[in-house]
Order: sequence, then structure tokens, then C-alpha cells
Amino acid sequence: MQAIIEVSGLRKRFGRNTALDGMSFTVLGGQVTGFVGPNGAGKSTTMRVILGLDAAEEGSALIGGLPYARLRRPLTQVGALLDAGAVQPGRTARNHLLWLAHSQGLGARRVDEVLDEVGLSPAARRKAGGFSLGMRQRLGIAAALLGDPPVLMLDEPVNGLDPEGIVWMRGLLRSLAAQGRAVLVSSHLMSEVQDTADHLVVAGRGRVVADTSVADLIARASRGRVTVRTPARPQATAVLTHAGATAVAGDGDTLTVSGLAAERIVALLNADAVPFSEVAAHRATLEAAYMELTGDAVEFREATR
Ligand SMILES: Nc1ncnc2c1ncn2[C@@H]1O[C@H](COP(=O)(O)OP(=O)(O)OP(=O)(O)O)[C@@H](O)[C@H]1O
Repeated sequence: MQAIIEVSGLRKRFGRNTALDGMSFTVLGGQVTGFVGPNGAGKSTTMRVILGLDAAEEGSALIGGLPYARLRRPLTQVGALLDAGAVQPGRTARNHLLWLAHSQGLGARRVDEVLDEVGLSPAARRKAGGFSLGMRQRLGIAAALLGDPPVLMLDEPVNGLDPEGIVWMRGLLRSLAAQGRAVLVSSHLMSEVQDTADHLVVAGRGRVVADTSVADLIARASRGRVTVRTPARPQATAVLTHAGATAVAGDGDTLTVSGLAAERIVALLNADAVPFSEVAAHRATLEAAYMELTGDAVEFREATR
């Protein structure tokens, strides 16, 4: 099966609340795709629709070209971690996985392999009810990996993990993508996915507000803004606006200039002998770029409360 998720024009309402409003994106194999957006953006609902747990009113969600309901032995096609709490507390980790494995014609050897892969072998015979959230996350990942699927979907997988667990999770996701799998990872925090994801799908208000590489998102947010530090702000402003730029006074002796490249600004200031100590192309942080993209969606939610 091809490692790909295709989501197209999903719409879904819960009562008067629009959860999905034309959600569309594609998740390709061989990379980690971060699915980010503020709380309520529709990430979990999208994942539930992809897995056939919720029905959309419009649109389609395909895994390897087929809707979930038409997948044969689904565990071998897609692995998912949605709610790490969803285990029978009285069952041991190993029995939980054995039960899942048997339902899909998989053997005990595979269960022991995945327990090892997620570092749970020492706790394999302990009851899952006594597990920490981090251990439950690992058990959830083990379940997702059981059928060795080409597509993986993980909802907030680092939730509850300690720093060591987070590093482990990042490494695991990267290695799964390196094996050619399509890996979709959601988070409401950009900081949780920015070091792991190759590609970003940014959601807000039930739709995609950006579908981009990490590098392009930073470039887009910082486009055309240059910080100029000068003891002669009025003079610099006059020269630069005359050349067609917009200059806004910032902190101290800085100007934020848009509409001209840094090299051109230097040339213009030099030509008119305007003193300056620094001309720096603005480089937005990924967090700032994310806030800029999703700010509307957050405000919208606050306003409707
Ligand atoms: N079962 C439900 N019943 C009613 N409303 C729901 C239900 N599930 C989701 N919603 C609503 O749909 C919208 C999208 O929610 P969803 O959980 O998909 O967002 P999310 O991006 O995953 O957010 P979070 O990061 O908080 O999980 C929200 O407004 C939410 O309140």
C-alpha cells in the first residue's frame, strides 16, 4: 500500500459548532508532517474522520487511496495513537497488545518486538492501569506499530512524556519517516513539532491556514522586513520612504523597514551619508510565524465563548 493520507474538503458540524470547514491536505511518505493549530482547530476531529471514528458531512479522507472502512486488516495499513488512556486498566501491557494482535492475525513475536521498540519490555507483564501517562503513550505507540503500517497518525504524542521521553519520541518519529512511512503528528504547540517535522500543516477554525515546509514558513513570515539601527531616524525615514519603503519606528533607535531589500537600504543610506550601526534582515521565529497565522483562529474562539 502507498504511504499517503489524502484529506479533501472535509466539513463537519457538532450542533451549531463548525469543527471542520473544508479541511484539505496530503501527508506524504518519507517525512514527518506536523499537524499544528490552536485548541479547537479541528485536528483531532480530522484524525477521527480519517480513521472512520467520526463521519464528515462532506469531503473525503483516504489512506493509501481507500477510505478506512475499505482497508483490509487496517492495523497493517495505518497505526494510530489518539487517546493513550484507552486501555483496559486490569490488562497487562503484553496482553493488551496480544489481544490487538490476534484480532488482526498477528503473532506474539511481533508483540514482543514492538514492546522492545518502545522500551516497555521490562514492564510488559505489569497492569496498564498502574502505568504513568508516559508509559501509556509508549504502549499506545506500540499498538500503533504492531501491524508495521506504512501510515502513522499520532495525536499529541509527546503529551505526558518527560524530557528523555520527548527526545526518544522525536528519534522514533524521524526513524519511522526515514523508513518511508507517512507520519502525521498533531500538536497545539509549534515548539513540540518544529524540530521533528519536515512539513507543516497549520490548521485554524477547521481548515488549513498554511501547508508548507518549516523553512518556507519562517521565510514567509519574515519576508521583506529589515531592522535599521540609526541615530538619525527622521533622516533615514525620509530617505527610505522616498525610495518607496515603509519605515516604522521601533524600540530605541531602530526602524522596521519593509518594501526594500537590506542591500538596497545600505546603499541608499550610504549615498545620503545617513549614519547607521546595523541593518539586519528580520528573521521571524517559527513560533512567531505560527502565532501570526493562527492568531485569528484563537481570537475567534475567545470571542465565541
Ligand atoms: N464530540 C464533540 N461534540 C461536540 N463538539 C465537538 C466534539 N468534538 C469536537 N468538537 C468541537 O469541534 C471543534 C474542533 O475540535 P477538535 O478537538 O477537533 O480540535 P483540535 O484542534 O484537536 O483541538 P485540541 O488541540 O484541543 O484537541 C471544537 O470547537 C470542539 O469543541
